Amino acid sequence: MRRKVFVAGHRGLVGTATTRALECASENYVVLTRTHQQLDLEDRDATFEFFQKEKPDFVVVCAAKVGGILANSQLPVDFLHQNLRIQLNVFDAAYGSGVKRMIFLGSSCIYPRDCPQPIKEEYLLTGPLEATNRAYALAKIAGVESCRSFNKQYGTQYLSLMPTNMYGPGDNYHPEHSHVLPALIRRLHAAKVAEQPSVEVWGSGTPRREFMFSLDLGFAIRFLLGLSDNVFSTLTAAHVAPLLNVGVGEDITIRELAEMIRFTIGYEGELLFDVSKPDGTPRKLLDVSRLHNLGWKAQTTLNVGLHAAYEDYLKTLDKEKK
Ligand SMILES: NC(=O)C1=CN([C@@H]2O[C@H](COP(=O)(O)OP(=O)(O)OC[C@H]3O[C@@H](n4cnc5c(N)ncnc54)[C@H](OP(=O)(O)O)[C@@H]3O)[C@@H](O)[C@H]2O)C=CC1
Ligand SMILES: C[C@H]1O[C@H](OP(=O)(O)OP(=O)(O)OC[C@H]2O[C@@H](n3cnc4c(=O)[nH]c(N)nc43)[C@H](O)[C@@H]2O)[C@@H](O)[C@@H](O)C1=O
Repeated sequence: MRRKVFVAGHRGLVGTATTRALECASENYVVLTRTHQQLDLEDRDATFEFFQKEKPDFVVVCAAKVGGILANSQLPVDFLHQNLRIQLNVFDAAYGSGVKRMIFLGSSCIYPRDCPQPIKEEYLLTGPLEATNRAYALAKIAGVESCRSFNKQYGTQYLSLMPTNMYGPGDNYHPEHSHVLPALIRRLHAAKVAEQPSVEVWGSGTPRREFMFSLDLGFAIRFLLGLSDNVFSTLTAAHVAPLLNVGVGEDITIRELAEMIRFTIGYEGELLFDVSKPDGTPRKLLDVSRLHNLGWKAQTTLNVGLHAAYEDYLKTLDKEKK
């Protein structure tokens, strides 16, 4: 039987990848989508009406207010309230329309700031949060708690994935509000074209991050949705924390990332580190052994993924010119 899967936020980075992965298995899944304009998930009545009419079997919640370190520090109300509203509406409407299996996107940045490394799922809520994304983290932690509570009270199969920093086709290349990888692709490309002698990189360059290609996350989501009830329910049973880390298992410094991007783009100028900008969490490397034990591993190396991401950026520029 083909399952009807609502991918909320299908035009974003993770939603694009999830939709592509599910569409590669069209014998098993029919993908249901709505743009933000067609369905504002902050609108409770519209969200309920949509779920009652469409009655999806599965839901993947990729719709969220998302941004890099600066956007998170400058717009905490937006990150807290928009995400809480989307989550409350989607969880209630999904449960109300009989959705049994849901994948909610959490994030590695919602673990305590100074966690032991690599970060295991059980470290959630064991220490203070990183100040730059505290509001966003609290909204996401509420989403994780919604999964746990629905599973406990109603026997649903709602699972929170905890992905590491993502990048890939359809990324947000905003000069200030994006994440580091698309921001540096944009800035280094512009510097190459303008033959600038140097480029600014925020912070000290010493924080470590783990980067995963978005299509790998899309395939991880497809893998998880394809698990049997027996296996999936071990991840969402009433007595377990419904969390699963998704990452590549290796991290690099921001300086190393900037050097790799410089090489990918072919920019020969200097990198200047602006320490007046925040570093954020010093390190957030995920322990991905639970996911590996289920039988899934990321496939794309950072080097290969960076070339694909740069190609995507060049296509985005071409589209902007037309
Ligand atoms: N990017 C990353 O590095 C990571 C992301 N995640 C998580 O993955 C999920 C997806 O992130 P990502 O793909 O990067 O985010 P994007 O910003 O790329 O995409 C978010 C999508 O959600 C849509 N959206 C936002 N608000 C609403 C709304 N009220 N109603 C309907 N649609 C809405 C956006 O539409 P529009 O653009 O039209 O507003 C957009 O299509 C998030 O939960 C995020 O926390 C987790 C770890 C890392
Ligand atoms: C995915 C995750 O993303 C955010 O957390 P973050 O990992 O700190 O994300 P970031 O990609 O913005 O920065 C990573 C590092 O890189 C440095 N850095 C250098 N130069 C640029 C730069 O030009 N832009 C940005 N954004 N960062 C830069 C920057 O100073 C920092 O040290 C959270 O909001 C959180 O909510 C979340 O979900």
